[in-house]
Amino acid sequence: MTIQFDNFTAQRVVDTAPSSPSDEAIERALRPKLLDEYVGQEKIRGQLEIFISAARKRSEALDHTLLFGPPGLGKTTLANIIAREMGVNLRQTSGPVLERPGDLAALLTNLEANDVLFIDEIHRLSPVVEEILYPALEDYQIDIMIGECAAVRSVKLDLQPFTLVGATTRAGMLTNPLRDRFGIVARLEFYTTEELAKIVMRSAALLKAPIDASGALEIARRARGTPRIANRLLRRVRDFAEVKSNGGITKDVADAALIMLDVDTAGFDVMDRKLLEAVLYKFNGGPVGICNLAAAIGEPEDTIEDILEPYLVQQGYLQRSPRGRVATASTYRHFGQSPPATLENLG
Ligand SMILES: Nc1ncnc2c1ncn2[C@@H]1O[C@H](COP(=O)(O)OP(=O)(O)OP(=O)(O)O)[C@@H](O)[C@H]1O
Ligand SMILES: [Mg+2]
Repeated sequence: MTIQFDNFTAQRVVDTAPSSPSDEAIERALRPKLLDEYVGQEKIRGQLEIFISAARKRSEALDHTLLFGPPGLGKTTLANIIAREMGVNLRQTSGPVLERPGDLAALLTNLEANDVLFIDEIHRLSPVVEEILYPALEDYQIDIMIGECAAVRSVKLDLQPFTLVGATTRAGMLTNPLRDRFGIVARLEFYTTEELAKIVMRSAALLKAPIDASGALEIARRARGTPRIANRLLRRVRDFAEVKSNGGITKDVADAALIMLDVDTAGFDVMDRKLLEAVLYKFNGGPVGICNLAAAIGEPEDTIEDILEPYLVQQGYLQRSPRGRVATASTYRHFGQSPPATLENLG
């Protein structure tokens, strides 16, 4: 996502999406490759460890796995880890790329036994492509049409057993028949500050950036619970440290860099503050419907729902109610206001 300023375009430093090709290259380099290196998400990791070792013992494909959660929490990373731990190939594609049933059929028929097919943004599969997927997932078979006009007939093709790993930021947008076909459904959670600090320390070592524990903690605290942001902040702070101090990242250096980057003490940037301030000041604390909120801050509704809101809601700075978005007591306090008496009692 880019933010439009008056006369230049800047990347949002706490953006959850990877931005430039160089960003992506660094992401790949920092990506953990084995389950043991994957920090946090204890529950998912524990489950996968068992399921993967059981599947390997039986020389079977792992059950189809759905990974869902906000951007940057490690879905693609986990898909890669699954393939590696299973000792199989990973074929990667995404919902919007698979336009025609033939695109998916070609991928499926080329899979080797127990391979992983990773479909990112699986909620954006077109219905005709999804139809092909059902029998493939259930019976490792696909029905394809061959011939023309009156001579057209359907032929069943057998596939090798495989694992579909689907990733989505929106589990709610999956159709029921598709969701029901996943044996393992894993919801990724935002990371704790301690987990993010571990990730920052690991990434700093890979980048050969000198850092101390307090510096890592300061970056972690302001990374919106998201490894991708933690890694990006680390790189920006490292630049700052190299230019403004002796290169070492301490708490003070991290703090000064993050202030310069306009990331506040809660990890909120201009966009987060714009949203919260709109709820507070333009809509009097809410409730305000998503549609009005989107118009007020000039961002699409899905950006608000997928990228901005989840962390704010999880941190208790925004509530979703049937009548719309509502500010909480924490929101008022964050902006130096005293909360209205009705909210005060709720904390
Ligand atoms: N558990 C983790 N431990 C260490 N690093 C992680 C972890 N999860 C993610 N990362 C880091 O965060 C970066 C982003 O992760 P990833 O690309 O897997 O996110 P994603 O959930 O696929 O995001 P998107 O929804 O945008 O596709 C990776 O490059 C990786 O370095
Ligand atoms: Mg991804």
